[in-house]
Amino acid sequence: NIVENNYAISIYDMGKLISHEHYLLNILENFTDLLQNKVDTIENYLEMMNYEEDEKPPNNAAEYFRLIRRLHLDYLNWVWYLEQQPWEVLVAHIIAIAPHMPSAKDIQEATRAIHLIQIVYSLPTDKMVEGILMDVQYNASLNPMECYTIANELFKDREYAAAMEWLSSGVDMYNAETDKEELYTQLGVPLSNFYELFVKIQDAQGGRGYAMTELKTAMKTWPEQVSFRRAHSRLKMNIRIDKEPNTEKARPEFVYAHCCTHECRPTSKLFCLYNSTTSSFLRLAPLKMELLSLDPYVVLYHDVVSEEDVERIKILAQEDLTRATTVHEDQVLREDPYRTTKAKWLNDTDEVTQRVSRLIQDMTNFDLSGSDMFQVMNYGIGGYYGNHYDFLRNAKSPKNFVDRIATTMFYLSDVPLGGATVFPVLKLSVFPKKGSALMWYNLHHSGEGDKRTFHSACPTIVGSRWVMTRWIREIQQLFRRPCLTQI
Ligand SMILES: O=C(O)CCC(=O)C(=O)O
Ligand SMILES: [Fe+2]
Repeated sequence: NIVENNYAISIYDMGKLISHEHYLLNILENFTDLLQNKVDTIENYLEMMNYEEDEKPPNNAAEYFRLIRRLHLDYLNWVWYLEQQPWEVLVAHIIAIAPHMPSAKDIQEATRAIHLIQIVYSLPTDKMVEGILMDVQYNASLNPMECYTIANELFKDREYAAAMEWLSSGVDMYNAETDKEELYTQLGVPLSNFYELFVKIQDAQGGRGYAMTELKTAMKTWPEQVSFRRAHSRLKMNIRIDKEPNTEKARPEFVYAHCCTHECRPTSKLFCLYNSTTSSFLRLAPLKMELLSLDPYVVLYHDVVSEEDVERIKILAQEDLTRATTVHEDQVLREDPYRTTKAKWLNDTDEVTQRVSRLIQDMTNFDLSGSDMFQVMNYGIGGYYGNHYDFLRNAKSPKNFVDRIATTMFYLSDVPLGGATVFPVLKLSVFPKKGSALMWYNLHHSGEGDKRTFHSACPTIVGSRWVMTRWIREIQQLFRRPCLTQI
């Protein structure tokens, strides 16, 4: 019974894996203890026997008696002892947690995340291998097995050039650590795997001459390896029929890198002020607000949610986060490779969400009745949300007033590296700051979606990114939206 845990798309959920790993290591430690006990017992026996090759044969009655006794009884007991495997129960423990382990899909998504981070933030492979992310050294260097897995997944995604870089970094390290070869082989990554993958990548890219040379060397080194012989036949056939290499990318490239690395502001003429006017309450407690764009209207509110409320919201959401979906062309909600985050909907029944709702009304003067619930999100490894609009393209007639007139988005965590919210058309980006909130209008006055509000979340490199959004519906706001210059 395989459970789809979708670990790779939520840093919070991945916390559970840390305890699974401790559990597994504990089992392995118990195993070494049990094994050590056996070794000690056997060594004791050998010592007691004081066994030496050149020992004199027995020559008296007592010694012959002992020999008879030992070989009548001890040898059977040793058979029994060697057959006993007290670690079988440990194996059962490991199998019992198997459904909670990450799946092949997690590997795929985690690898795609690493690759996306590389592209968006221009991180060279050799630096990432050393654990250097955006010029900062992290405790994150990667070993040859990890490089191999990344290369293999990128190969499947037809990202051949990137796959080759990871593969060669992996081989170089493997060759430098010959003492680990047995361990890596035991863990399923013998050196021959690297050669096999090299051949596959070169073949797919059309570098068949290289592939053949390398394959011939590999066949000499591992003459008994059947997979090489199979690869050899396949390669010879591809050369003979001159098969076209397939270099088409499995996934389109990602676009908007610049504003993910630099804070982009559309104009320096805008300003910060205290908002004390949208509601009468604000006369007593004005909100710190930064105007980011007038048209479309985008504002950033600083320090509007307290530390305690932020933590409380996360606690309300964190235990049943599920994979976020998006509305597709056919109006069906589906899993989306361009949205790697988990989410939980929260309604207004809790004191803290009620408080935030009042805050939104103060910030926007909008009426929240009939608006969507809060959506709390926790992003995953390199978690991101590709370019999208928040208005609903299926609200075909702008006259039905059901569309999302505005979005309010609260940052529930700081993100030490990466994770900006970007509006590529406006050339605007906002870096998360715990307790601040971003608000923008999605619609023109006509009710038509404003395409300039195209936006996305850049991949997170360091930290666990939490945000909460609330979309406000249009219909309740007929008499509330401030009148701007044109309709
Ligand atoms: O996480 C972000 O910065 C953007 C989230 C977003 O655009 C959305 O949930 O609609
Ligand atoms: Fe959005």
